[in-house]
Amino acid sequence: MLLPHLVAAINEAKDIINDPSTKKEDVAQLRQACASLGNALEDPADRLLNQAFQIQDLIIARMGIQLGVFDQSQPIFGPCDVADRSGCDPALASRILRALASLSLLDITQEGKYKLNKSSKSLIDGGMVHDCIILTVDLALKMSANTLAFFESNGYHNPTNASRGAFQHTFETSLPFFEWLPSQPRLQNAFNRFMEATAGGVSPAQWVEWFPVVPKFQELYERSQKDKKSLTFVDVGGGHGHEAKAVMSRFSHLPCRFIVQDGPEYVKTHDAQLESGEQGSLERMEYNFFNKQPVEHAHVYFLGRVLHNWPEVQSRQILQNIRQAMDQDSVLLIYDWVLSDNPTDMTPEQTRDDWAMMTLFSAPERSESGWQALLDSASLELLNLWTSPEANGSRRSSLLEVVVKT
Ligand SMILES: C[S@@+](CC[C@H](N)C(=O)[O-])C[C@H]1O[C@@H](n2cnc3c(N)ncnc32)[C@H](O)[C@@H]1O
Repeated sequence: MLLPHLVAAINEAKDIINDPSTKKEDVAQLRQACASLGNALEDPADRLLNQAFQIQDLIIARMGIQLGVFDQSQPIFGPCDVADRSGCDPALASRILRALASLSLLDITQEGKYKLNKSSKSLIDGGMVHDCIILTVDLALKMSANTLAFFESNGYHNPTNASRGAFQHTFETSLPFFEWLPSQPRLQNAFNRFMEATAGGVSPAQWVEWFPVVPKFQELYERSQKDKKSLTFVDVGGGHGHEAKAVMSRFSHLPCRFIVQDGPEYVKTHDAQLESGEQGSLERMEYNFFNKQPVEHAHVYFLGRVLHNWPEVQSRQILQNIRQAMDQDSVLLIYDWVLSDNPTDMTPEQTRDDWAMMTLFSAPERSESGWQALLDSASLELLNLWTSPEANGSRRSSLLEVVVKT
């Protein structure tokens, strides 16, 4: 294809993606093609240079959030309105609004005032981008800036101690991240909502689309009937239970007991709340997964995006506690990332995930052989590895189907 035609086709693509009849999968494919074209057009060193200059964008957005710019009830507003509401100097408010508009996060009216646009709506309190900006600026950027100093202080050792990593060095604590988080309500809120919004990449329990949940659960259900036990699904470290709820709705034709286990702050927010589906019920249970698993012989134990938050020692302990509660018929489903063992397959997104796990948790993203070794050390066996047919960026989520090693 001649270059002018290619340029015309790319320009036309803008109209196609705004057309409501365009399929989500086609847009995802287009996004991937554009990303790879972008990579071919831009030298990686130039990209790094651009990123270095763009770091301010995040801080500007964070300032906008802090001053409540995106939560305006006034349709049209100016620096004095922001200053009145937030106590910010009007001259500073003026610079922030101008900066947000230059990033297209606000629109400017003909009178030189400001108004929210489609993008600014994602930055409203409770929006996914809003939470991501808070987590990035208040947590990740602080930690990233301190990572070098941490490695200088630890003699450049690969971090494997959940209580002594870049995170602890930055926030001057000896607590692992999840024990520290409840003391930071703003971050805890943003984290919970972000986890909920990003479960499965696009929607909670996206794995039920490509894991044969109905026949598998049917088989387990029939077994439970023979044993005269009710079918039980335990979501260990399940947060607000979005994964369990999504499975519950998919599985509403069979009676099943869904138990969501997590720390007290999760159980408290749902205290005395029993969510009932057509057939199933969802129970909240306060449980620390480093202790003995209280629900024994459940049919399904589920660990969604938990183990990549922990180094080997703690991951093994979590698995062993589940292993001890499992019987020969129990299945453990682990929903997590699985990297390739071949370094040439590693994508920038996977690298960023791995780096984030290292700095925040002193933990790794694991390759298939890494998972095999971890499961083996907890006397568990990988029965099947299911992988999402749809890529989320340049990575695919996986579901490890695990049984007790015989
Ligand atoms: C990354 S989030 C994943 C949440 C959910 N499974 C998902 O996929 O969205 C990790 C979860 O583990 C929980 N967690 C951390 N330490 C825990 C512990 N010691 N016992 C139980 N849950 C814990 C956290 O509170 C959080 O909800």
